[in-house]
Amino acid sequence: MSEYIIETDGLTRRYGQHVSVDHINLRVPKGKIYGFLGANGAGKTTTIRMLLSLIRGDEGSIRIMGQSLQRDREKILRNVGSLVEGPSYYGHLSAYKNLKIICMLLDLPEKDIDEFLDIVRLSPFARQTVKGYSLGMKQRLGIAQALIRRPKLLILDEPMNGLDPAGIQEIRNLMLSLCHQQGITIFLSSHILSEIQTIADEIGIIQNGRLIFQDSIQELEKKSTTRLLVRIENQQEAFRVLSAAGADVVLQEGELLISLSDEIDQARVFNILQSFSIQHMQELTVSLEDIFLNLTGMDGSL
Ligand SMILES: Nc1ncnc2c1ncn2[C@@H]1O[C@H](COP(=O)(O)OP(=O)(O)OP(=O)(O)O)[C@@H](O)[C@H]1O
Repeated sequence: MSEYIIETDGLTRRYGQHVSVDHINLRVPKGKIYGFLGANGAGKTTTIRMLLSLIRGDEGSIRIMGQSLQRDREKILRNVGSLVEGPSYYGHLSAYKNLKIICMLLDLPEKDIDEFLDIVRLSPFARQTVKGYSLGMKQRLGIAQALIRRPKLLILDEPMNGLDPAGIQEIRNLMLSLCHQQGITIFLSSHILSEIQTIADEIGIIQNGRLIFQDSIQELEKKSTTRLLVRIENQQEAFRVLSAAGADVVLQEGELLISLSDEIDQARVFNILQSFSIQHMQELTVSLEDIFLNLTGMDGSL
């Protein structure tokens, strides 16, 4: 059995001449939170719509839970909960009644409703009409609607969009408990790295339809390097000595910028430069946001 709950191979979708999703090979590990990051228009929703079989791909294949989506669509989707482009609900009905309708439609037991209202922390408001809910509460109702069929996989398109910091934190906590306590794999998209950075185990970054990064958050963090900015007399000679010692160093605007590594750490730099007169030294840590800048050529908010 594959360790991946979602696997796509060469998945592609075009709109006219425009390639919205360009041969992407998603690998979403079971039991993890996968953050699918990309700027507006990068191809996140198109990908998600294909994963949910709402639209067809032009090329490539999708396997979910080890089965071909093309072949076993209904069987697979019974085990997938989703929230795409905002929740849909009857505003004049309560959260309880909204969930009751879904139970009736899907032939699910009504007795489970309270449990799910509790999971998404809507129990105190369960009998109030949804139109009076905050955006975060509506979003949590949408998640309860997705959960009520007890899915193994939850696919959420920008579930934190438009929420205030408290609402974002609520959704984050909910994602963590669903994944860790209920063992549900979560695939969620976002255009803001910081929204999902603290909860995602695995990150995929899509840009112009292409998957430009896919690995664990630790691997992404490994790309972050600490650099030393050094102002020094006789920079040309210092540059030469450092380079000869194997340091990754650049000379810019009269200062040396040295990328630290296991071999060339701060102590080693001091050692190499001991015969030089150092005027100023500053440690610069490259944040995850900076890594995004490097990967995508954009700022941290994709
Ligand atoms: N139905 C459609 N017809 C034509 N072009 C489309 C259609 N749906 C998406 N596109 C195009 O495909 C590209 C990817 O769009 P998509 O909605 O997947 O991006 P996204 O990453 O989800 O962005 P957003 O966060 O803005 O929804 C965009 O250039 C978009 O204009």
